[in-house]
Amino acid sequence: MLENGMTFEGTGFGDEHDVLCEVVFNSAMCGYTELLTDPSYAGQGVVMTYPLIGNYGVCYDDAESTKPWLRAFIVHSISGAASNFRCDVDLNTFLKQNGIPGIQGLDTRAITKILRESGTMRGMIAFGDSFDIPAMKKKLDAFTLKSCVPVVSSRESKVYGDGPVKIALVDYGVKSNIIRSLVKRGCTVKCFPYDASFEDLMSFSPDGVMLSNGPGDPKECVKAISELKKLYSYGIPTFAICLGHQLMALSQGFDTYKLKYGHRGINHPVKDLTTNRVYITSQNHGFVVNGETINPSVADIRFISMNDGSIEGLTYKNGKVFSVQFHPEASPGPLDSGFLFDEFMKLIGGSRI
Ligand SMILES: NC(=O)CC[C@H](N)C(=O)O
Repeated sequence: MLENGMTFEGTGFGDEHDVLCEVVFNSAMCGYTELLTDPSYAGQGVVMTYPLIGNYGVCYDDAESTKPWLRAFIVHSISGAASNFRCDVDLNTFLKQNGIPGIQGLDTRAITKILRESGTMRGMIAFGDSFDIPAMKKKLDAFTLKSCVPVVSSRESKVYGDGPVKIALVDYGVKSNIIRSLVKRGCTVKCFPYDASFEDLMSFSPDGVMLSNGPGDPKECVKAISELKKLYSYGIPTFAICLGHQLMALSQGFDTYKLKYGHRGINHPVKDLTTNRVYITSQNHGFVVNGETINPSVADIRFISMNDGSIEGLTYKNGKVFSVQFHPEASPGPLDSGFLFDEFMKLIGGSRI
């Protein structure tokens, strides 16, 4: 059931239990393992526009975190066969083991058209043979999605890699490939929880700071925003991705707003205004920085979406901070914008490539 009262019937899979969620769509044709384990989907029910999902099973090495975080998986049809030599487990079993419900047999492209028309909606998935529709609607109307950042951010201060460049990473719900991308470039990455203070980060004496992706409305991360204000004034090389990008913008007094239906897919074109080159990027965001609120004496717009002109990246005037709304770490998606990690290394002055 969508919050506008429309209902759709399908067949359950995974761990069948009733859930309330925010319903969003993703247009990727592959990469569902990375998507399922991307912590930024916490609280959301993800509708896949591509009709066949699960045909290559789930390979644990492809996971972007320790488990799937989304609230429900909504597909047209889940493959009965998991055909890949790397496959560890089939998709249905993977979701079952991790407590995530799924529904298949829906016209997910029709649902996507509805979401594009009405905007992102809340939804409820219920399992059974008969349904109390008014009771479901009541539950759905009463539901609000609270920030999942505290849930997905790790409290363990893990360290990855042993390279010479020290990076303090703030984990708002980090995807593993951000960490891998840094380790590969000669970094030692220490992870800090979402509510780490500026002083906590500096106690590691980092050469640079990485601000991760993460779920939900950036404005709910009040503490992070005030800590980033201090970080910006201090002026240490900082690279921010997605939620991190939004939080840095908020810390400088810029505003964010919710897009009608978000950007979720692996073929989103963005233009680099400094070179006029267009990159095909991986994206997963519902919120965006409001271009009209950017103070030109604080930051320049570097990247814009070729689909709707929205802000996709900023370069800050202190010469130390840059940020992107899209995912240079890909996983899933094209590696076109991976060079931004090299730019970060250059900014630090510690490139070991
Ligand atoms: N992938 C992300 O970091 C998403 C950022 C934020 N939760 C949004 O939806 O816009």
